[in-house]
Amino acid sequence: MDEFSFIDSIKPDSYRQSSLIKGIDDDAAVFRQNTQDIVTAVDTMVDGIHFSRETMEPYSIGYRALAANLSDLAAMGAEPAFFMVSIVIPSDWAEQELQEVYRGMASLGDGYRMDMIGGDTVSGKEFAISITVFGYVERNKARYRTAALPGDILFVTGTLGDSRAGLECINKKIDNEYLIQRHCQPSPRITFAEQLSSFNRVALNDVSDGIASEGSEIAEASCVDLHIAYDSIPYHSSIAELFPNQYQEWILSGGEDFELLGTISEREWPEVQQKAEELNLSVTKIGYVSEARESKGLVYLTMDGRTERLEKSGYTHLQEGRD
Ligand SMILES: Nc1ncnc2c1ncn2[C@@H]1O[C@H](COP(=O)(O)OP(=O)(O)O)[C@@H](O)[C@H]1O
Ligand SMILES: Cc1ncc(C[n+]2csc(CCOP(=O)(O)OP(=O)(O)O)c2C)c(N)n1
Ligand SMILES: [Mg+2]
Ligand SMILES: [Mg+2]
Ligand SMILES: [Mg+2]
Repeated sequence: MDEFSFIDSIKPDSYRQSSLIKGIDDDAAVFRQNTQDIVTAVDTMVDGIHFSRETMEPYSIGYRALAANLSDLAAMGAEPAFFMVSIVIPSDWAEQELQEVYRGMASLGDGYRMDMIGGDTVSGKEFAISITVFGYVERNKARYRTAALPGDILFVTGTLGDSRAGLECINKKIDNEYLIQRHCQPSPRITFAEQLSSFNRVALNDVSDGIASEGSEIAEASCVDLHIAYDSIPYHSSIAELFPNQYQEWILSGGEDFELLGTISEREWPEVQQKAEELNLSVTKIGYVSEARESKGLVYLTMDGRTERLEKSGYTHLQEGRD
């Protein structure tokens, strides 16, 4: 059993609430409230899995935990509003450190005028933080993984592989402020996703496991094939300089960049580029969408003139050989 088959096994066959629009199966769930839709998601970070207390400041642990959740709201095109925080606290954590975790969350949440409206506190063996976020999206404007159509452009924001490289810098004590910052305090692409609200149809997914994985999620959910040109994938020059033997894999499956992977019609693509430019954010066409050749949507990668299937390869919890 891995994480994905576990989620499949506990997925309800049907939902009872008529206000529910999207349950399990996307970056966040959506339900309808009068004219607006409400979007909610939860993500958890555990010491030793998502960060190490030895190498990450409590401030960044809080900042990053909220950023990962806001990234799911961004992937739905939602405007952040509220969050709730559940923490498991081991006995060797000082109150001052916990205050720092909350200061990190506030520093990101304040920028979006978010309110913290509750949570839960328990003691336990490993530090863990679980955040539930709530946001609003205009009716029928939530951005689902199911929305990709043949002929679309496949794009990604920012650069990929930075977070994994940043983690390596931390572990190997390599002093690269940019990469370490990208790992410790990632920027969820909320404003960019909101700027796309004028478009009727956009598919979005945020990059937590790596585009090999999130690409497959879009391909499967939309029943389309995605074609990625390796050479067009954007990355920061320092990752190639520092990690020449690893960066190529990290671009595809390093994960935790919290960038957005999306598709949009070719006609609207120039407008997407313009909106990104206005925000000083880079957005790059990395491929295109076609009809699925097989019964299930797949991702293909072209590299050095050869095209091969790109398998899901990011971080999967509950895998054999991994705790
Ligand atoms: N333990 C669980 N119980 C119920 N639903 C879950 C559980 N774990 C994940 N899900 C749901 O499965 C879907 C995929 O989750 P996940 O891969 O964590 O998404 P993301 O990468 O966007 O955070 C989401 O709809 C999520 O809410
Ligand atoms: C100490 C440490 N080891 C390994 C990693 C790498 N890592 C841990 S979880 C993860 C994937 C993202 O986390 P997940 O819980 O799958 O987030 P979700 O897909 O639910 O958004 C990655 C790349 C890390 N960030 N820190
Ligand atoms: Mg997500
Ligand atoms: Mg998740
Ligand atoms: Mg994951």
